[in-house]
This record gives sequence, structure tokens and C-alpha cells, in this order.
Amino acid sequence: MPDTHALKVRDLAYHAAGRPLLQDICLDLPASRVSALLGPNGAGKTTLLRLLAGLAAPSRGAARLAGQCVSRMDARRRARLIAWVPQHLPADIPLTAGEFVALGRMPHQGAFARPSPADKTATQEALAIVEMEAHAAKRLDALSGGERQRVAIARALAQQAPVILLDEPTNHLDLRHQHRLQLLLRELAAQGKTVVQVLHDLALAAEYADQAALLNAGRLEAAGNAREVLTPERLLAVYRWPVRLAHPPRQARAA
Ligand SMILES: Nc1ncnc2c1ncn2[C@@H]1O[C@H](COP(=O)(O)OP(=O)(O)OP(=O)(O)O)[C@@H](O)[C@H]1O
Repeated sequence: MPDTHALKVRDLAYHAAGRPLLQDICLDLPASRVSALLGPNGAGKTTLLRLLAGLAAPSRGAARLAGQCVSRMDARRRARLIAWVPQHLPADIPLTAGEFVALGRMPHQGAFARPSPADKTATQEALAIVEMEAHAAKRLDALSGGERQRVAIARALAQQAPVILLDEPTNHLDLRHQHRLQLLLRELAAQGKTVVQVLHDLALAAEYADQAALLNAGRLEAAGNAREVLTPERLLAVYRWPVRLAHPPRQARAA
């Protein structure tokens, strides 16, 4: 399968407030795969995801999509290519869930155009996928944390971008919605999308991710096939806590 929507990170470094937050990152995040960015608090996962989304520019090196630096892409082109699900969706955005999800269609619309039937269908379908269609008329501040999280995911789905980046998307979700989301992400990858998520739940990563990248103190400790990356020895060294994953990584189960 052609890998035109793979993200390629080369020799990337990022500094803020006079200190390096990321150094020497080289990483391939292929299309048609679910990749998990893992590591302890403060390792640099969100910072790396923001650089992949083009929300910040690297101090050195580059994150490229289809050969182009994401930080230098025109914002509209970037929004057509990359959908972003933040860690927390603020409750004080004065929109209903339906209006917020419809924002995902903006990169596909003309400046003053009204939403097309295709835009409306994409919005409805995205709400239905996350089981939020019954809440479409509710304001965001009238939703629970998990419901708001599902609305943020729906906006990214409505965007229909080939790359989807998610920062701890299972954070506020109950068990069923965590697993439903992971199955959805696998389905999106099977359709050819590049799916990259920051996760703290190593069992979920082992169960659903194809690829894993393990960050520690701003450096990439290991990356590649999830089964090979998530070894007890490496996890003990990075998390400084013994971890033995109950679920074998999916490549092991598939074998
Ligand atoms: N704008 C900033 N200025 C200075 N330091 C920052 C900035 N943003 C993040 N940091 C620091 O960079 C480090 C990495 O932060 P980041 O949010 O990427 O970590 P993370 O791996 O996502 O952590 P967590 O699991 O706790 O969410 C942290 O030590 C954080 O305090």
C-alpha cells in the first residue's frame, strides 16, 4: 500500500524556556497503522504530538507528511490532512455538541459557504459513531467529561483527514467506550489512515497498537513493533515500576 500519508520525523529537537524538551527524535509513523506514543509523565509525548500536528515548530529537524514539513504547511491544507484530538476540550466553548462537531468540516468549506448536504451527513455520522447523536443539541458545558471527549473525537472524524492524532483519547472514557474507541482507531487504520495516539494505559497499547514509540526524558528510548518495544525489562527501566502486560501485543496474538 502506498505510504503517502506516513509521518516521518527526522533529527527533531524542541526547546522551550531555555531547555530541551525533545532531542534526536527519528521516528516513522506509517499509514494503515495505529501507533502509540508512550512514556512517563513529562517524557515529551504531548510535545511530540503537537509538533506532528504542526501546532509548534521544531527547534531542529522536521516532522514531514508527504515530504512536506507540517509546521510550514498552510493552515487550511494542514487541517485537511491532519485531525487533532486534544487532551481536554474546554467546557466553556459556547457551542452545542453538533455545532462543535460541524467545525470539523471547515477545512472543506468555502469562506462564506453554508454547510453542504455532505457536510451535514459527515457531522451526523461522526456524532453517531461516538454515540452522541442524542446529545447534539446540548451545549458543551452541559456534557460530562467523557461525553465532551467523545464530541472532540467526533469533530476529528467529521474532518475526514488521512492522519488522526489523539492526545490521551481514552482519559475520560468508561471501559466500554475505551475499547470501542480503540476498535474504531483500528478500523480507521484499516481504511488507510495514519493513527497516532498518546496513551498511558500500556495494556490498551499492547492490545490495540501496531507500533509503539517509548519516550523518556525527551528522548526516544525505543520504537517499532509494539511487541518488541513493550518488554518488561524496558518498561521497568523507563517507568521505574515493574510491568508485565496481561495482554500480549496483537502481533503476538495474530501469530
Ligand atoms: N511551553 C512549555 N514551556 C516549558 N516547558 C514545557 C512546556 N510545555 C511542556 N513543558 C515541559 O516539557 C516536558 C514534557 O511535557 P509533555 O507535556 O510533552 O509531557 P508528556 O509526556 O505528555 O507528559 P504527561 O504524561 O504528564 O501528559 C515536561 O517536563 C513539561 O513540564
